[in-house]
Amino acid sequence: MTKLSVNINKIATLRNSRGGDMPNVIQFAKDAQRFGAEGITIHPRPDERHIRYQDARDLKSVVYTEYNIEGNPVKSFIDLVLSVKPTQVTLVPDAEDAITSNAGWDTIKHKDFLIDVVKEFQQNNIRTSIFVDPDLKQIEGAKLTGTDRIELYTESFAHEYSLGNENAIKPFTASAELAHNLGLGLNAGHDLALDNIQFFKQNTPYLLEVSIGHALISESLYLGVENVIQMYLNKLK
Ligand SMILES: CC(=O)[C@@H](O)[C@H](O)COP(=O)(O)O
Ligand SMILES: NCC(=O)COP(=O)(O)O
Repeated sequence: MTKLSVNINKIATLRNSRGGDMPNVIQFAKDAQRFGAEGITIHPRPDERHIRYQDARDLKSVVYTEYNIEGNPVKSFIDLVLSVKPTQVTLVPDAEDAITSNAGWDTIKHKDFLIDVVKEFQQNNIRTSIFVDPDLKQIEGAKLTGTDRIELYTESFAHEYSLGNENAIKPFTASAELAHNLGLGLNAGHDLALDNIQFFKQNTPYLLEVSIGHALISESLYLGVENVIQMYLNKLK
C-alpha cells in the first residue's frame, strides 16, 4: 500500500499571487483529506514565497492524516518543525534561490550534519526522511545517518519517461531494493503525475508514500475547468 500525500505548496502560491486568502490553504487541506488524500505535504522555504511558516502552524490542527514537512534544515526550519511536531520531516538540500528542489543530499559529505539533525527530530518523535537521488552510494550513506526513511528524487524518471525512456526506472527499482535490504522506509516524489505514477509504482517495490503537488494541482485545474465554465454560463443565463 502506497500512501498519497498531497503537496499543497501550489495552493499557497496561487493565494499569494493576489495577496488575499483565496484559495484558503487550510480549507484545501481539509477538503483534500475528505477526498481521500492520505497525507498533506508542505515545503516552506525561508523566503516564504509559497507556503508560509504560519501556514505550517495553522495546518497542525486540521491535518488528521500524515503531516509531512519538507525543507532545508536551516535553524528557522528546524525550530518550526520542532514546534509543529508533524508526523514526518523530509530533509531537502535546496538552495534558497532554487525555483524548486533540484537535487538530493550528498549523504557522504554531509554525514555528520545529517546525523545530528536526524537525531534531534527523532528525539522529538518526528519521523525523518532524507531526500536522495537514486544512487546506491548515497542510499548507503543515508543509512549511516540513522534516518527512518529516504525520499527518492523522481525528476529524472519523470523527465525521461515523458520522452519514452522506460529504462529510466531502473535506478529507482535498484534503489528501492537496496533501501529495503538496509531497513530504510521508502518515499518518492517530484514531478510524479497521472501519466507516470502507475508505471513508477509498479516498478518500485516497498514504496510507502508518494508526495505529489505540481502535477496534481495542474491536473485538477484541467479536469475541473469544463465544469466551472459551465457553472458560470448557467449563472449568466
Ligand atoms: C522535495 C520536493 O521535490 C518537493 O517538495 C518539491 O520541492 C515541491 O516543492 P515546490 O512545489 O515548492 O516546488
Ligand atoms: N516531495 C515531492 C513533493 O512534495 C511534490 O513535488 P511535485 O509533485 O510538486 O514535483
